[in-house]
Amino acid sequence: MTAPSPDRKTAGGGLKVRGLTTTFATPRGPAAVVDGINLDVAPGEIVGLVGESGSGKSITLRSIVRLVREPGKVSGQVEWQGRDLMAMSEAELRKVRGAEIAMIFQEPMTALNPVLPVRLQIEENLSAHSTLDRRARRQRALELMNIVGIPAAERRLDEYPHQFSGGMRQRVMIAIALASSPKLLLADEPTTALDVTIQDQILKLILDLRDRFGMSVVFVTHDLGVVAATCDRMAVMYAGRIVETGTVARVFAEPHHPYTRGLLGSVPRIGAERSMLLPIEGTPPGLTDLPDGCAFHPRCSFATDRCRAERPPLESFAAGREVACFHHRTVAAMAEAA
Ligand SMILES: Nc1ncnc2c1ncn2[C@@H]1O[C@H](COP(=O)(O)OP(=O)(O)OP(=O)(O)O)[C@@H](O)[C@H]1O
Ligand code: NI
Repeated sequence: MTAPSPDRKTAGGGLKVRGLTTTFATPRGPAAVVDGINLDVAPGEIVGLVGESGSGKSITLRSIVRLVREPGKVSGQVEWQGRDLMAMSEAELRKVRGAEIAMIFQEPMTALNPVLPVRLQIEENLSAHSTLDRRARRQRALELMNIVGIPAAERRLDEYPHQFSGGMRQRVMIAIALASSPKLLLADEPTTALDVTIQDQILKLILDLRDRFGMSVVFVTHDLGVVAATCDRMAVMYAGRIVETGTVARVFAEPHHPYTRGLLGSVPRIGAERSMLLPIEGTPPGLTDLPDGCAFHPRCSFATDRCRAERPPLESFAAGREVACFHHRTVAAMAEAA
Protein backbone atom coordinates (compact mmCIF):
# COMPACT_ATOMS: atom_id res chain seq x y z
CA MET A 1 0.00 0.00 0.00
CA THR A 2 1.54 3.25 -1.05
CA ALA A 3 0.82 6.31 1.01
CA PRO A 4 -0.42 9.17 -1.12
CA SER A 5 1.86 12.14 -1.25
CA PRO A 6 1.32 13.98 2.02
CA ASP A 7 1.64 17.47 0.63
CA ARG A 8 -1.37 17.42 -1.67
CA LYS A 9 -3.59 20.42 -1.25
CA THR A 10 -7.09 20.12 0.09
CA ALA A 11 -8.45 22.33 -2.73
CA GLY A 12 -12.16 22.11 -2.07
CA GLY A 13 -12.06 18.45 -1.00
CA GLY A 14 -11.17 17.01 2.33
CA LEU A 15 -11.40 18.58 5.74
CA LYS A 16 -10.29 22.07 6.62
CA VAL A 17 -10.44 23.21 10.24
CA ARG A 18 -9.64 26.78 11.26
CA GLY A 19 -9.56 28.30 14.73
CA LEU A 20 -11.57 25.49 16.27
CA THR A 21 -12.20 26.41 19.87
CA THR A 22 -14.27 24.62 22.48
CA THR A 23 -14.90 26.09 25.90
CA PHE A 24 -16.58 24.76 28.99
CA ALA A 25 -17.80 26.88 31.84
CA THR A 26 -16.13 25.73 35.02
CA PRO A 27 -16.50 27.02 38.59
CA ARG A 28 -13.19 28.81 38.04
CA GLY A 29 -14.25 30.45 34.80
CA PRO A 30 -14.45 29.34 31.18
CA ALA A 31 -11.79 26.86 30.07
CA ALA A 32 -10.72 26.45 26.45
CA VAL A 33 -10.29 22.72 26.18
CA VAL A 34 -9.61 23.04 22.45
CA ASP A 35 -7.88 26.33 21.72
CA GLY A 36 -7.74 27.60 18.16
CA ILE A 37 -6.89 24.44 16.26
CA ASN A 38 -6.09 24.43 12.53
CA LEU A 39 -6.06 21.10 10.74
CA ASP A 40 -6.14 20.04 7.08
CA VAL A 41 -6.84 16.52 5.96
CA ALA A 42 -6.64 15.85 2.21
CA PRO A 43 -8.73 13.18 0.48
CA GLY A 44 -7.08 9.83 1.16
CA GLU A 45 -4.85 11.21 3.85
CA ILE A 46 -4.50 9.77 7.37
CA VAL A 47 -3.56 12.24 10.09
CA GLY A 48 -2.62 11.06 13.56
CA LEU A 49 -3.50 13.22 16.55
CA VAL A 50 -1.35 12.44 19.57
CA GLY A 51 -0.78 13.88 23.01
CA GLU A 52 -1.15 13.08 26.68
CA SER A 53 -4.40 12.24 28.36
CA GLY A 54 -6.49 15.39 28.76
CA SER A 55 -4.78 17.33 25.97
CA GLY A 56 -8.08 17.70 24.07
CA LYS A 57 -7.87 15.07 21.33
CA SER A 58 -11.31 13.56 21.85
CA ILE A 59 -12.99 16.92 22.23
CA THR A 60 -11.31 18.04 19.00
CA LEU A 61 -12.84 15.13 17.10
CA ARG A 62 -16.24 15.71 18.65
CA SER A 63 -16.05 19.43 17.95
CA ILE A 64 -15.40 18.80 14.25
CA VAL A 65 -18.79 17.10 13.90
CA ARG A 66 -20.50 19.23 16.56
CA LEU A 67 -21.02 16.37 18.96
CA VAL A 68 -19.70 18.10 22.05
CA ARG A 69 -22.07 17.65 24.95
CA GLU A 70 -23.68 20.64 26.63
CA PRO A 71 -22.49 22.93 28.11
CA GLY A 72 -19.48 22.82 25.77
CA LYS A 73 -19.42 25.70 23.26
CA VAL A 74 -17.76 25.20 19.89
CA SER A 75 -16.62 27.98 17.58
CA GLY A 76 -14.37 28.30 14.55
CA GLN A 77 -14.61 27.01 11.00
CA VAL A 78 -14.98 23.44 9.83
CA GLU A 79 -15.16 22.96 6.09
CA TRP A 80 -15.87 19.50 4.73
CA GLN A 81 -15.81 19.00 0.93
CA GLY A 82 -16.26 22.73 0.59
CA ARG A 83 -19.30 22.89 2.88
CA ASP A 84 -19.38 24.66 6.22
CA LEU A 85 -20.33 22.13 8.92
CA MET A 86 -20.69 24.88 11.52
CA ALA A 87 -23.40 26.61 9.50
CA MET A 88 -25.46 23.49 8.75
CA SER A 89 -28.75 22.77 10.41
CA GLU A 90 -28.78 19.85 12.81
CA ALA A 91 -30.79 17.81 10.29
CA GLU A 92 -28.36 18.48 7.43
CA LEU A 93 -25.43 17.68 9.64
CA ARG A 94 -27.00 14.42 10.75
CA LYS A 95 -27.28 13.41 7.11
CA VAL A 96 -23.62 14.19 6.48
CA ARG A 97 -22.60 12.25 9.58
CA GLY A 98 -24.58 9.23 8.51
CA ALA A 99 -23.52 9.19 4.88
CA GLU A 100 -20.07 10.72 4.54
CA ILE A 101 -18.47 10.98 7.95
CA ALA A 102 -18.12 7.98 10.21
CA MET A 103 -17.07 8.19 13.82
CA ILE A 104 -15.65 5.59 16.10
CA PHE A 105 -15.57 7.14 19.55
CA GLN A 106 -14.41 5.82 22.89
CA GLU A 107 -17.76 6.41 24.46
CA PRO A 108 -20.19 5.53 21.74
CA MET A 109 -22.46 8.42 20.77
CA THR A 110 -23.62 6.87 17.55
CA ALA A 111 -25.61 4.25 19.39
CA LEU A 112 -26.53 1.03 17.72
CA ASN A 113 -30.18 0.56 16.91
CA PRO A 114 -31.44 -1.72 19.71
CA VAL A 115 -34.34 -3.19 17.77
CA LEU A 116 -32.46 -4.28 14.64
CA PRO A 117 -30.24 -7.33 14.39
CA VAL A 118 -26.64 -6.48 13.60
CA ARG A 119 -26.89 -8.02 10.13
CA LEU A 120 -29.55 -5.55 9.06
CA GLN A 121 -27.60 -2.59 10.41
CA ILE A 122 -24.51 -3.56 8.47
CA GLU A 123 -26.43 -4.47 5.31
CA GLU A 124 -28.43 -1.25 5.48
CA ASN A 125 -25.22 0.74 5.48
CA LEU A 126 -23.88 -1.33 2.64
CA SER A 127 -26.98 -0.88 0.51
CA ALA A 128 -27.10 2.85 1.17
CA HIS A 129 -23.48 3.42 0.24
CA SER A 130 -22.44 0.71 -2.20
CA THR A 131 -23.64 -0.98 -5.36
CA LEU A 132 -23.33 -4.48 -3.93
CA ASP A 133 -26.28 -6.79 -4.61
CA ARG A 134 -28.04 -8.62 -1.82
CA ARG A 135 -25.82 -11.66 -1.92
CA ALA A 136 -22.63 -9.63 -1.99
CA ARG A 137 -23.91 -7.54 0.93
CA ARG A 138 -24.46 -10.65 3.01
CA GLN A 139 -20.98 -11.80 2.21
CA ARG A 140 -19.44 -8.41 2.99
CA ALA A 141 -21.32 -8.20 6.31
CA LEU A 142 -19.82 -11.53 7.33
CA GLU A 143 -16.39 -10.43 6.15
CA LEU A 144 -16.60 -7.22 8.20
CA MET A 145 -17.63 -9.15 11.32
CA ASN A 146 -14.65 -11.43 10.83
CA ILE A 147 -12.26 -8.53 10.28
CA VAL A 148 -13.28 -6.92 13.58
CA GLY A 149 -12.84 -10.28 15.29
CA ILE A 150 -16.34 -11.40 16.26
CA PRO A 151 -16.21 -15.16 16.91
CA ALA A 152 -19.00 -17.24 15.33
CA ALA A 153 -19.76 -14.25 13.13
CA GLU A 154 -22.30 -16.01 10.90
CA ARG A 155 -24.56 -16.82 13.85
CA ARG A 156 -23.94 -13.57 15.70
CA LEU A 157 -25.01 -11.49 12.72
CA ASP A 158 -28.58 -12.34 13.60
CA GLU A 159 -28.27 -11.18 17.19
CA TYR A 160 -29.30 -7.81 18.60
CA PRO A 161 -26.84 -5.25 20.04
CA HIS A 162 -27.77 -6.02 23.67
CA GLN A 163 -26.65 -9.62 23.16
CA PHE A 164 -23.07 -8.46 22.70
CA SER A 165 -20.68 -7.66 25.54
CA GLY A 166 -19.28 -4.12 25.74
CA GLY A 167 -16.07 -5.00 23.91
CA MET A 168 -17.86 -6.94 21.19
CA ARG A 169 -20.37 -4.13 20.78
CA GLN A 170 -17.49 -1.72 20.13
CA ARG A 171 -16.30 -4.05 17.37
CA VAL A 172 -19.79 -4.28 15.91
CA MET A 173 -19.88 -0.49 15.82
CA ILE A 174 -16.61 -0.43 13.91
CA ALA A 175 -18.03 -2.93 11.41
CA ILE A 176 -21.17 -0.84 10.95
CA ALA A 177 -19.28 2.46 10.74
CA LEU A 178 -16.93 1.15 8.08
CA ALA A 179 -19.66 -0.63 6.10
CA SER A 180 -20.83 2.75 4.87
CA SER A 181 -17.49 3.38 3.08
CA PRO A 182 -17.27 6.83 4.65
CA LYS A 183 -15.31 9.61 3.00
CA LEU A 184 -14.04 10.76 6.37
CA LEU A 185 -13.38 8.64 9.41
CA LEU A 186 -12.89 10.20 12.82
CA ALA A 187 -11.41 7.45 14.93
CA ASP A 188 -10.75 7.87 18.64
CA GLU A 189 -8.52 5.08 19.96
CA PRO A 190 -10.55 2.58 17.94
CA THR A 191 -8.29 -0.38 18.58
CA THR A 192 -6.67 0.34 21.92
CA ALA A 193 -8.46 -2.34 23.94
CA LEU A 194 -8.15 -5.00 21.25
CA ASP A 195 -5.47 -7.64 20.91
CA VAL A 196 -2.76 -7.05 18.36
CA THR A 197 -4.12 -9.41 15.71
CA ILE A 198 -7.57 -7.81 15.65
CA GLN A 199 -6.01 -4.38 15.83
CA ASP A 200 -3.92 -5.17 12.75
CA GLN A 201 -6.95 -6.43 10.85
CA ILE A 202 -8.92 -3.27 11.61
CA LEU A 203 -5.99 -1.04 10.66
CA LYS A 204 -5.66 -2.96 7.38
CA LEU A 205 -9.36 -2.44 6.74
CA ILE A 206 -8.94 1.30 7.32
CA LEU A 207 -5.94 1.44 4.96
CA ASP A 208 -7.87 -0.56 2.39
CA LEU A 209 -10.82 1.86 2.51
CA ARG A 210 -8.40 4.73 2.14
CA ASP A 211 -6.79 3.13 -0.90
CA ARG A 212 -10.04 2.10 -2.57
CA PHE A 213 -12.30 5.06 -1.81
CA GLY A 214 -9.90 7.84 -0.88
CA MET A 215 -11.23 7.88 2.67
CA SER A 216 -9.62 10.57 4.85
CA VAL A 217 -8.91 9.73 8.47
CA VAL A 218 -8.19 11.60 11.68
CA PHE A 219 -6.76 9.04 14.02
CA VAL A 220 -6.42 9.63 17.76
CA THR A 221 -4.07 7.16 19.39
CA HIS A 222 -1.47 6.73 22.11
CA ASP A 223 0.30 4.08 20.09
CA LEU A 224 3.26 5.36 18.11
CA GLY A 225 3.53 2.02 16.33
CA VAL A 226 0.05 2.63 14.94
CA VAL A 227 0.98 6.16 13.93
CA ALA A 228 4.11 4.93 12.17
CA ALA A 229 2.26 2.12 10.40
CA THR A 230 -0.85 4.00 9.30
CA CYS A 231 -0.53 7.78 9.35
CA ASP A 232 0.84 10.08 6.67
CA ARG A 233 1.06 13.14 8.87
CA MET A 234 0.74 13.80 12.57
CA ALA A 235 -0.25 16.64 14.86
CA VAL A 236 0.90 16.77 18.47
CA MET A 237 -1.45 18.35 21.00
CA TYR A 238 -0.59 19.91 24.32
CA ALA A 239 -3.11 21.64 26.63
CA GLY A 240 -5.70 22.13 23.89
CA ARG A 241 -3.32 23.36 21.19
CA ILE A 242 -1.37 21.84 18.38
CA VAL A 243 2.33 22.28 19.12
CA GLU A 244 3.90 20.41 16.21
CA THR A 245 2.86 19.03 12.81
CA GLY A 246 4.59 17.28 9.95
CA THR A 247 4.85 14.03 8.07
CA VAL A 248 5.24 11.08 10.39
CA ALA A 249 8.66 10.35 8.95
CA ARG A 250 9.94 13.89 9.58
CA VAL A 251 8.48 14.27 13.06
CA PHE A 252 9.85 10.90 14.17
CA ALA A 253 13.23 11.60 12.65
CA GLU A 254 13.53 15.14 13.94
CA PRO A 255 11.08 16.34 16.57
CA HIS A 256 11.31 20.10 16.99
CA HIS A 257 9.14 20.58 20.08
CA PRO A 258 10.53 19.51 23.46
CA TYR A 259 7.17 17.93 24.23
CA THR A 260 7.19 15.86 21.04
CA ARG A 261 10.74 14.88 21.77
CA GLY A 262 9.68 13.71 25.22
CA LEU A 263 6.75 11.71 23.87
CA LEU A 264 8.84 9.97 21.25
CA GLY A 265 11.89 9.39 23.43
CA SER A 266 15.35 9.39 21.95
CA VAL A 267 15.05 5.90 20.49
CA PRO A 268 13.94 5.63 16.87
CA ARG A 269 10.61 3.90 17.02
CA ILE A 270 9.46 3.40 13.47
CA GLY A 271 8.52 -0.21 13.03
CA ALA A 272 8.40 -0.97 16.74
CA GLU A 273 5.30 -2.81 17.84
CA ARG A 274 2.94 -1.12 20.26
CA SER A 275 5.34 1.56 21.33
CA MET A 276 3.24 3.77 23.51
CA LEU A 277 3.85 7.45 24.04
CA LEU A 278 6.37 7.92 26.81
CA PRO A 279 5.32 9.53 30.06
CA ILE A 280 6.91 12.95 30.56
CA GLU A 281 8.00 14.25 33.91
CA GLY A 282 5.62 16.67 35.57
CA THR A 283 1.88 16.93 35.09
CA PRO A 284 -0.10 18.69 32.39
CA PRO A 285 -1.50 22.04 33.51
CA GLY A 286 -5.08 22.48 34.62
CA LEU A 287 -6.93 24.13 31.77
CA THR A 288 -8.44 26.81 34.01
CA ASP A 289 -5.04 27.94 35.23
CA LEU A 290 -2.69 27.63 32.30
CA PRO A 291 0.69 29.11 33.03
CA ASP A 292 1.65 32.38 31.33
CA GLY A 293 3.68 32.08 28.19
CA CYS A 294 4.18 28.61 26.77
CA ALA A 295 1.88 26.12 28.48
CA PHE A 296 4.68 23.56 28.49
CA HIS A 297 7.34 25.75 30.11
CA PRO A 298 7.03 24.38 33.69
CA ARG A 299 7.99 20.95 32.40
CA CYS A 300 10.51 22.04 29.81
CA SER A 301 14.29 21.86 30.24
CA PHE A 302 14.76 24.35 27.39
CA ALA A 303 12.55 27.05 28.92
CA THR A 304 13.87 30.60 29.22
CA ASP A 305 12.36 33.87 30.49
CA ARG A 306 10.80 34.48 27.11
CA CYS A 307 8.92 31.14 27.34
CA ARG A 308 7.56 32.11 30.75
CA ALA A 309 6.26 35.45 29.45
CA GLU A 310 5.28 34.96 25.82
CA ARG A 311 3.25 32.26 24.16
CA PRO A 312 4.97 30.82 21.09
CA PRO A 313 2.66 30.70 18.06
CA LEU A 314 2.48 27.64 15.82
CA GLU A 315 4.70 28.61 12.89
CA SER A 316 5.99 26.94 9.78
CA PHE A 317 9.76 26.41 9.76
CA ALA A 318 10.06 24.08 6.75
CA ALA A 319 7.77 22.75 4.02
CA GLY A 320 4.88 20.91 5.68
CA ARG A 321 6.37 21.42 9.16
CA GLU A 322 5.09 23.62 11.98
CA VAL A 323 6.12 24.05 15.58
CA ALA A 324 5.19 26.27 18.52
CA CYS A 325 8.49 26.70 20.33
CA PHE A 326 11.02 29.57 20.51
CA HIS A 327 13.88 27.11 20.89
CA HIS A 328 12.94 24.47 18.38
CA ARG A 329 16.23 24.71 16.45
CA THR A 330 18.18 23.94 19.61
CA VAL A 331 15.79 21.12 20.48
CA ALA A 332 16.18 19.54 17.04
CA ALA A 333 19.95 19.90 17.12
CA MET A 334 20.16 18.28 20.57
CA ALA A 335 17.96 15.41 19.49
CA GLU A 336 20.26 14.81 16.57
CA ALA A 337 23.30 14.82 18.79
CA ALA A 338 21.75 12.40 21.28
N1 LIG B 1 -17.98 18.53 29.97
C1 LIG B 1 -16.76 19.00 30.29
N2 LIG B 1 -16.62 20.07 31.10
C2 LIG B 1 -15.40 20.54 31.42
N3 LIG B 1 -14.25 20.01 30.97
C3 LIG B 1 -14.33 18.94 30.17
C4 LIG B 1 -15.58 18.38 29.76
N4 LIG B 1 -15.32 17.34 28.94
C5 LIG B 1 -13.98 17.25 28.86
N5 LIG B 1 -13.38 18.20 29.59
C6 LIG B 1 -11.94 18.42 29.74
O1 LIG B 1 -11.37 18.61 28.47
C7 LIG B 1 -10.02 18.17 28.46
C8 LIG B 1 -9.74 17.42 27.20
O2 LIG B 1 -10.43 16.19 27.24
P1 LIG B 1 -10.30 15.12 26.07
O3 LIG B 1 -11.24 14.01 26.40
O4 LIG B 1 -10.45 15.76 24.75
O5 LIG B 1 -8.79 14.65 26.24
P2 LIG B 1 -8.02 13.52 25.42
O6 LIG B 1 -6.80 14.18 24.84
O7 LIG B 1 -8.94 12.85 24.48
O8 LIG B 1 -7.56 12.54 26.57
P3 LIG B 1 -7.48 10.92 26.58
O9 LIG B 1 -6.17 10.60 25.91
O10 LIG B 1 -7.47 10.59 28.03
O11 LIG B 1 -8.66 10.38 25.86
C9 LIG B 1 -9.82 17.39 29.75
O12 LIG B 1 -9.03 18.15 30.61
C10 LIG B 1 -11.22 17.21 30.29
O13 LIG B 1 -11.20 17.21 31.69
NI1 NI C 1 -9.74 10.96 24.44
